[in-house]
Amino acid sequence: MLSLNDVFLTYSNGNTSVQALAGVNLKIEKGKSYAIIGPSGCGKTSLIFLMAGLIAPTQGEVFLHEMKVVKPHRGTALILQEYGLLPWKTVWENAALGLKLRKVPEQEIADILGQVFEELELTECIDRYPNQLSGGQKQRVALARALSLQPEILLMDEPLSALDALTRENLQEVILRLIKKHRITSVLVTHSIEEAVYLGQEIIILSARPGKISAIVANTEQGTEGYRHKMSFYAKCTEVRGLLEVHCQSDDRLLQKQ
Ligand SMILES: Nc1ncnc2c1ncn2[C@@H]1O[C@H](COP(=O)(O)OP(=O)(O)OP(=O)(O)O)[C@@H](O)[C@H]1O
Repeated sequence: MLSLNDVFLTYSNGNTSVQALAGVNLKIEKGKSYAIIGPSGCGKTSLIFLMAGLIAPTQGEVFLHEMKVVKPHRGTALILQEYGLLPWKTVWENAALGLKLRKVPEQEIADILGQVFEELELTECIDRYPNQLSGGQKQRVALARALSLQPEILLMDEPLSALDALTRENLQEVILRLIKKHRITSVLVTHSIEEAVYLGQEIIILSARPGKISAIVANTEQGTEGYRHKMSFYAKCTEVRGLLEVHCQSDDRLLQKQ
């Protein structure tokens, strides 16, 4: 459904240029969940921004349902690490932003948000401002805003990396439950091997910059009951770690034992 065909990306600023991606070919299939992992600066955010239609490739093409992606698409929602909440708006107003931009009637917004807030256990926070929320709650609001748009594809760029370990695991469960329930295709960028293995049915490993796909690891047990505590989960983490060590030796963050 979403495909990148021989995509190259170079950023040019005056006299300097940085080649971020070189020859990326990728197919994102409907209903599947993907995790992208690779060394710092290898082009992961660039790749997700290309999928979102926020930037254009220097060479090659991005297609969604066989239509060339040249701008953000209604069926795609993006969640970032920094939550993207407006500090002067309440939780409810922040979550409603996307729907208001689409001129959805007030009653419909209330119905949609009511349900999403219940799913995300945010109902008691609706009148608070972002500075009155924990990091985990802020990311739930960002998730509520994205889900309220009923996206086909949820793109996430390190959404949980600012959170403490337990909040992070808790939100991984929330994301897993919601993408399964709503059958959303998802693409997650992460620096955490465990998170990639927990949330990605396929784990895409990028090489050091300029980023190219080094390997795609099938993770067939992803999403099964209690996966985080199974031996097969640890074995898959070890497999991914081994591939990262081969392809991404320059990155200290990934080589630390997590
Ligand atoms: N607007 C820009 N202008 C110039 N160079 C850029 C720009 N945006 C990103 N880059 C460079 O392109 C490369 C890829 O950046 P990108 O943010 O996609 O990598 P990343 O894998 O997401 O990094 P990290 O893991 O550190 O978040 C990096 O070297 C970065 O410095």
